[in-house]
Formats: sequence, structure tokens, C-alpha cells
Amino acid sequence: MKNFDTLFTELTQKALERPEGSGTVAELDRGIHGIGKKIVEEAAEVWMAAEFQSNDDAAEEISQLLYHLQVMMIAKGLTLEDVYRHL
Ligand SMILES: N=c1c2ncn([C@@H]3O[C@H](COP(=O)(O)OP(=O)(O)OP(=O)(O)O)[C@@H](O)[C@H]3O)c2ncn1[C@@H]1O[C@H](COP(=O)(O)O)[C@@H](O)[C@H]1O
Repeated sequence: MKNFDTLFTELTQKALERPEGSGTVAELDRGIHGIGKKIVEEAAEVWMAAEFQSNDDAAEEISQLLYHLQVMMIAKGLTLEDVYRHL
């Protein structure tokens, strides 16, 4: 099963190789502003799912928020360690 670290490795690779049809590449091309808007949108969906939907729905929305946070990290050139040292 994929986890946070393996997804980050996969997305880093996508950013380098830029394969056709990659949603990650398209999102990176939207830039910091576009990625930021997506993070805010997904965060709201997490809140709504947690408050009004099932735990499984909430988990899915959380996974999407984590994905978009990783895309932002890659857009900014941040590594996992850059973030982990603040935990
Ligand atoms: N985990 C994810 C992931 N989570 C969320 N998303 C994206 O985030 C969007 C969030 O979905 P919403 O429900 O908000 O749908 P939506 O509003 O219709 O989405 P948009 O129209 O705004 O794109 C999805 O459409 C996906 O584009 C993801 N896109 C990709 N991944 C994984 O990232 C890896 C690389 O993907 P590609 O770059 O597409 O190859 C693969 O392992 C994927 O499974």
C-alpha cells in the first residue's frame, strides 16, 4: 500500500520526468497560486466530510489534501526532512 513517503517519491519522479497525462505535472504547471487554491478547497472538503459524512469519506478527503500538500512541497523544492524537522 502507498504511504506518505512512497507517494512523495512517486510525485518527485513525475515532476522530473513530466510524463504525459500526469495530473501532478498539470497541477505543478498551475503554479503556487493554483496549488494553494486546491489545498484550501481540499481542506474545506476534509472539514465537511468529517462533520457530515462517513469516516471513509473523511479519510478519502484527507488523502487528497495530503496529496496536494505534497504537490506544494515539490513546487517549493521542499523535502520531507524540511517538513519533518518542524514536527
Ligand atoms: N493521490 C493522488 C491524488 N489525490 C487527489 N488527486 C487529485 O486531486 C483531485 C481532487 O479531487 P476532487 O474530488 O476535488 O475532484 P475535482 O474537484 O473533480 O478535481 P479537479 O477537477 O479540481 O481536478 C483529483 O481530481 C486528482 O486530480 C490526486 N491525484 C493523484 N494522486 C496520486 O498521485 C500519483 C501520480 O498521479 P499522476 O500525476 O496523475 O500520474 C498517483 O499515484 C495517483 O494515485
